[in-house]
Amino acid sequence: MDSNGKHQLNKNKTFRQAFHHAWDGIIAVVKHERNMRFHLLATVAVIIVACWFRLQVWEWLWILLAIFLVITGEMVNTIVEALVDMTVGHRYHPLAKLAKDMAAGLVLLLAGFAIIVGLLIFGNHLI
Ligand SMILES: Nc1ncnc2c1ncn2[C@@H]1O[C@H](COP(=O)(O)OP(=O)(O)OP(=O)(O)O)[C@@H](O)[C@H]1O
Repeated sequence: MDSNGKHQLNKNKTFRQAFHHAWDGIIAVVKHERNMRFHLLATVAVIIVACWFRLQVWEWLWILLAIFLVITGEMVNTIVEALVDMTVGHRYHPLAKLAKDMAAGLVLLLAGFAIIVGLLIFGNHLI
């Protein structure tokens, strides 16, 4: 706890406490990141289509891998943005630009991977 006794600054003492903070992190990224809400909406759409096509287990595995990569990539992007903003605030810094652009590039690459997986698997079912 901090000096006000309101905020925790020491290490988690129980698994429950650690889980609670991890869950807070997931809720925060969904609340604050518009892109994450878009990814979640796309995830629901993909899962509905995947159920419709009655995918096989190996196909589900590729789809789930793509979904989790994009979502975790967006989380990493959000973490980088928060750390950069905390460090430089609203000042321009070339390294801040580099870090944020690279983190955004990571999400773009992972989204590209997800699109390729989707085209291969759903395309195969369509033809
Ligand atoms: N402090 C800074 N110094 C230099 N360039 C910055 C700085 N903050 C932002 N930028 C530039 O502005 C761009 C957009 O910044 P922002 O923080 O909105 O990230 P974003 O990737 O657009 O966010 P989101 O993922 O929410 O769309 C960055 O990719 C970077 O090029």
